[in-house]
Amino acid sequence: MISARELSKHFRGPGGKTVVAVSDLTMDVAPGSLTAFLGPNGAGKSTSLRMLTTLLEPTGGTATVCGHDIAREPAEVRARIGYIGQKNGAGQYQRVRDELLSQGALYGLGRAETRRRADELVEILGLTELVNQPTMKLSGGQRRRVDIALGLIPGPRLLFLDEPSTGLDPQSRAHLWQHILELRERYGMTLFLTTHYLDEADQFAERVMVVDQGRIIADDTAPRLKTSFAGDRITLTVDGDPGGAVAVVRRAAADSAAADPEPEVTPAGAGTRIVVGVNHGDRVLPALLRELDRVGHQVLTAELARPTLDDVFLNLTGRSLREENQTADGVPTPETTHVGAAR
Ligand SMILES: Nc1ncnc2c1ncn2[C@@H]1O[C@H](COP(=O)(O)OP(=O)(O)OP(=O)(O)O)[C@@H](O)[C@H]1O
Repeated sequence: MISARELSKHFRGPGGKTVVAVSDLTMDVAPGSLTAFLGPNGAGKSTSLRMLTTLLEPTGGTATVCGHDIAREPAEVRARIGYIGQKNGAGQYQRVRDELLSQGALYGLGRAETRRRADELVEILGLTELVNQPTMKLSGGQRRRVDIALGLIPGPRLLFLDEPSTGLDPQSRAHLWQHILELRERYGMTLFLTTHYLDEADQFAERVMVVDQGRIIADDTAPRLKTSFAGDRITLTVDGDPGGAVAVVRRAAADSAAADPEPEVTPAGAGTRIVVGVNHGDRVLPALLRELDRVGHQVLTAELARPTLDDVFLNLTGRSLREENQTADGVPTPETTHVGAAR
């Protein structure tokens, strides 16, 4: 559906300096998939999307989208895709329904076909009560849904969404996602979206491409990224002399092929806290507790933390994506609440 080879984009920045917004973007995206482009502000996500949607000419490299070359056949590409940018596309004064009908006319759809499609989208996107409202009177979440309906009027096979839920409150975000997933189910569309919300990428995308400073630095399913780039973490507090317990923990971590099996040992109240990174913590922890019990160490508390996509980003870049977003937006990203969730 998308095939990009060494796509790059350079801009002239302040003082004539070259800004490398995207560097050597190479990827293949399968039909029907939901891919998230995850990265901090300024990572190059929007620029990549704007090149793939033919809105921006690449500095180098090639790409085909829906089987057509973005540079040589932009009209063919545009006829097959939908693109929902960061800024609201919906006008201010038109009513929602008129806006949708104008969009159909713009794409050359017949009146009957446009009406059928508008009615269907209004229903799926929960806009029925709002069709006679001018878009300027809608909330942020409602406007975003109108934007999505506008993007879907021509019936694209591939939909690009640039940060669909940025700026929405958690409830509106959840609502929007419910609609996006329903649309996908109904039309079997391929979805390619950018986000800097870790939880969205983790929960909804089948494939997560982590982008930083214009490059893809990791590309896999969220569970595999977490296993490959950030292990589980076990925290125990033990009573009495911790020497023997630390040795048992070190051995268990080494047996799990942990990248760093050396435990961190710190005093914790009357006991000692032992923290270690392991692989397959769900299996290691019970065996570890049994072994500590067998050799006579009293464990006061035990905790297993599964990694988040933020841990992945931290391990890959040495920086926290959550903190980066907080600095850039002034708004903290929501907590990652779906860590290790089964899919
Ligand atoms: N028209 C432009 N002229 C100069 N520099 C630009 C232009 N557009 C983007 N950039 C720069 O390119 C880099 C990538 O920007 P881009 O908007 O693609 O990032 P992003 O990952 O989408 O960020 P955000 O999450 O904030 O939307 C940034 O350093 C940005 O300042």
